Amino acid sequence: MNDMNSDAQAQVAAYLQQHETKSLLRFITCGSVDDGKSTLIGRLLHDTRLLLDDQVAALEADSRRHGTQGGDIDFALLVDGLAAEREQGITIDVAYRFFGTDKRKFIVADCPGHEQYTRNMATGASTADLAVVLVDARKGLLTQTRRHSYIVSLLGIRHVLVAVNKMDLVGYDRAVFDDIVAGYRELAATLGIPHVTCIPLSALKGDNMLERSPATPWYGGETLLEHLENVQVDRDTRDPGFRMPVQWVCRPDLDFRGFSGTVVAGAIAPGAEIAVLPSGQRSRVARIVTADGDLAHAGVGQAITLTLADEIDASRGDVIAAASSPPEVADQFAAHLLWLGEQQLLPGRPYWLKIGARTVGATITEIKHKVDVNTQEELAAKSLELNEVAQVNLYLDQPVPFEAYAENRALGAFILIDRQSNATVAAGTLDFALRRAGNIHWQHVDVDKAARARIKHQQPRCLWFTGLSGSGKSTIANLVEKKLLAMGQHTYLLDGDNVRHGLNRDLGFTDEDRVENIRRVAEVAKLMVDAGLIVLVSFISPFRAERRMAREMFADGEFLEVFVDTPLAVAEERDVKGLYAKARAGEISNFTGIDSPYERPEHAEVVLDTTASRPDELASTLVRHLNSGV
Ligand SMILES: Nc1ncnc2c1ncn2[C@@H]1O[C@H](COP(=O)(O)OS(=O)(=O)O)[C@@H](OP(=O)(O)O)[C@H]1O
Ligand SMILES: Nc1ncnc2c1ncn2[C@@H]1O[C@H](COP(=O)(O)OP(=O)(O)O)[C@@H](O)[C@H]1O
Repeated sequence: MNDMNSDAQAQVAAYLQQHETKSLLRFITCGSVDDGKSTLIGRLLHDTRLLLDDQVAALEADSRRHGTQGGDIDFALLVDGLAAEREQGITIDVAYRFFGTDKRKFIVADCPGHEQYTRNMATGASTADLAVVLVDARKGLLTQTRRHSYIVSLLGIRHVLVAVNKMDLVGYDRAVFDDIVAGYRELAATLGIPHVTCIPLSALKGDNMLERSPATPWYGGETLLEHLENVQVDRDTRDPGFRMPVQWVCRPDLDFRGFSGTVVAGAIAPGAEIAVLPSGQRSRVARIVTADGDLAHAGVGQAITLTLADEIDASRGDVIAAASSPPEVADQFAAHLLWLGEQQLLPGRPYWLKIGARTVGATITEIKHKVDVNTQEELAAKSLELNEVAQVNLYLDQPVPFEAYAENRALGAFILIDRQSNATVAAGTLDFALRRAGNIHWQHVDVDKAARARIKHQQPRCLWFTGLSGSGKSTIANLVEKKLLAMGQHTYLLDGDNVRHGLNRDLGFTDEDRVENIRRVAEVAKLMVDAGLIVLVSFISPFRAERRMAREMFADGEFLEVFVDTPLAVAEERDVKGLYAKARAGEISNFTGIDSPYERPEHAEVVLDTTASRPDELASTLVRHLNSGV
């Protein structure tokens, strides 16, 4: 969620510098496609007269060409920048805009209202102090209003301004406004949003935007701009102490080693005692270096380079923190997730997790429940679909310094990234560490894999057979094991059908169960390889992600993916167990190749074409491959 691109970051920095002395309000706008959000921002920008003259001229020309407001200026065009978006009539990305008045400066993240663009909203919301939630007076509170408000509360925004827009279209009817206010206050109470202000307005006509409107004499509150200028946001009340995630280690020559990053909490001065996490090494700050010379102190939002009194190892992603109050370090968490992937979330599947400047491997170990964003009801779930929100348990492959999101957004927000496509598939917030991690330690054992392998006179391996049902995995694996046994080798064959009778008898054939099936058998295979055996695993293992997970559990060269390549038509023709016929007849569902996918391997070490050679020949090919020491 801290994913502002560097262009945007540079713009923000330049803007902040310009208006350094004024207080800053960061806010987001959320609303449905037609609520008039773009018009509202456009008018704010225009009426605060900070638009450049040539921008106004261009806008007037554009309004005549594309506008929907007759000859008048179409303020939405100011915001809906791109032609493609105009054609769709929706804004599709977060746009950061800057404006100011005599009293305050503002950064507004304009978040699109379309269903599938919740991700952008989460991006904008993660740095905002206040959310402007637009409600169309004619429509009242919509599913979208509830969803956005839920995300607003999830991301820790404590101030909501409910802009009840298009009051002109309901005759400035006070009863309509009061109804919406009552409904929203109820919603805010269930979500725990403490500060709610509701304003009746017409962004198009300008009512209650900058000046009190004569059309709403019954409304005695602030105008939109007054509220934005005056609201006191209660951010930064808790100071957890100094924190700076290391963005990069600056080492121009042997004499200088600096750690660069942006201060996300607290303040720092030369001489201050710091700890580097996760290692926990301590030192003192020697200098605070910037492009404009050394500083005597630095605070939140400043980009600095620290040099330390001692030679200490810190790398990108580490956190430098006040030694007296360092953040916790953990590898298991309770967290909230907003799922943004087109493909569903599957517990047990490995993802990348990016927190601050650090990227580590992560799996969701359990979905505690998902949340119906309309009712806040907690529902049981085995997987998550696009835009669903859930409370989950999370396991990382290495400990990271963190803080609960509620305490410190910078060290408590993360994103999940798909390992194959590198797409962002979730935005999340850390709630707390699960203590288990600290209490379970690796037990040291003296007899190791090498020793066990030595007395068996063999190199332990995992031969991972993958392919459709009926492709020939079991037949070939069985022959290979016999050949190895005859050569005096110590083996074990783990076959899907057999393991599913015991260890995995609780699992079926849904995607999530198959992920868990493969995770468990990969763990068992790993133990057996550790015991010094040559393990043959014969499972359909239809997904690339889990085969890759299995591969990554083994040392280099230990894992061999063996693709038993048989076209679906051939496997179906064989139909050894009569299962294809049943699947075609609709008696079995989720059958691989029929109504459940099989993702062909792309980098298998060995490919066995069962339409070209007999089982025995294929088994010999594989044994030869093994013995060739590849
Ligand atoms: N719906 C469905 N889809 C696929 N396979 C099914 C299904 N239902 C039962 N079977 C039988 O289960 C065997 C596959 O189990 P696996 O553990 O290898 O499957 S998976 O790796 O979890 O996908 C598979 O065995 P093989 O034919 O040896 O592959 C089938 O006999
Ligand atoms: N070249 C071949 N390699 C492997 N199996 C073959 C081949 N040609 C025919 N078959 C037949 O295909 C069937 C494969 O079944 P099986 O080994 O149980 O597959 P899987 O374990 O992949 O489900 C067996 O009946 C086997 O005799």
